[in-house]
Amino acid sequence: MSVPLLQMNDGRTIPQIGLGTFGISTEAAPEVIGAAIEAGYRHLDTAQMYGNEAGVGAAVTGSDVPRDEFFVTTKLHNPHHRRDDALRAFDTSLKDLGLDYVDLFLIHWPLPTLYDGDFVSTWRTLIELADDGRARSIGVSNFEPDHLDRLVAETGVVPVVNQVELNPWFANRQVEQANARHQVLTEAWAPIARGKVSEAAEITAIAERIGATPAQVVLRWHLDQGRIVFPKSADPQRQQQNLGAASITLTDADRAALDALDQGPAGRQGPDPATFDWLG
Ligand SMILES: NC(=O)C1=CN([C@@H]2O[C@H](COP(=O)(O)OP(=O)(O)OC[C@H]3O[C@@H](n4cnc5c(N)ncnc54)[C@H](OP(=O)(O)O)[C@@H]3O)[C@@H](O)[C@H]2O)C=CC1
Ligand SMILES: O=C(O)C(=O)[C@@H](O)[C@H](O)C(=O)CO
Repeated sequence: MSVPLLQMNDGRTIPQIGLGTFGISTEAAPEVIGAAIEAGYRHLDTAQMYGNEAGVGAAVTGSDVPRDEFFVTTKLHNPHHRRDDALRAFDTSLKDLGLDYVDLFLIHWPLPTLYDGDFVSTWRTLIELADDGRARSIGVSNFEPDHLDRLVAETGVVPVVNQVELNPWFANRQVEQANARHQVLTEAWAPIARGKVSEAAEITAIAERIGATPAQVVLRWHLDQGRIVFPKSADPQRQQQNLGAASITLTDADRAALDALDQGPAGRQGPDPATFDWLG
């Protein structure tokens, strides 16, 4: 199965479909992620917060696929925004992953109500990690337009991606527009709304008409709009189906039907980045 590569604003490329790993334990990871690698996944999304970097890394280093064919993302956990903490946490990530670099390192949450709202200093630490090459690319997650504007204005270094909640019920349009304005790629987390896609009549009708699964329909809707997706599945059959979204086709009317499901902020399933202050 061939997965498209997208070009990031630092010149590197990223596979447009990956595997989300939130909720996959370190113990389960080698088998679950091993099946995904077998199916063709090369892009893996983890985080310090998920407590599974050792398992994700073991799946990578234990496979027959060369390291440079993988694209591994991890994210800075919320208690570690201060420079020394962030550097230490990054070292621990590499050690746990068993890798000497990650392809992408993200600030997981901006935490505008903590650390005096100073996520710009945290970004400067990520810039150091990019400069020393151990984070090949750097980006952010859950950044609102004003957060992104501040980073760019105060450092001149533009994140390659902004990973945000985005699915048909929460289209997050203002954030996606801000990303586009800064040439930041949008990564959609909870891209299939944590399985809710299978229950929506508007989506199942399209899926039945074209002989696809509801998740494939929604993933194709994302891909058509240039987003990066990493649906999480621990099930080998669903992993394969999700990857198969790359080879189905939607009509303009199908995409419009999905666009019409947007409920604005009421459709959000996760926390609001403007107030999220969980340190873990
Ligand atoms: N930056 C951030 O703040 C956040 C990042 N993330 C990242 O995004 C990834 C994806 O988001 P996530 O919250 O996991 O939600 P998803 O939208 O990926 O949904 C995952 C759920 O859908 C089920 N599922 C998977 N495939 C199918 C299918 N084809 N049909 C029906 N159900 C399916 C899974 O069950 P099963 O495993 O049984 O298949 C699981 O319960 C995370 O794993 C994580 O890597 C997530 C949240 C926040
Ligand atoms: O999964 C993630 O990456 C998250 O950041 C979320 O789990 C988030 O921390 C959350 O939903 C907390 O309730």
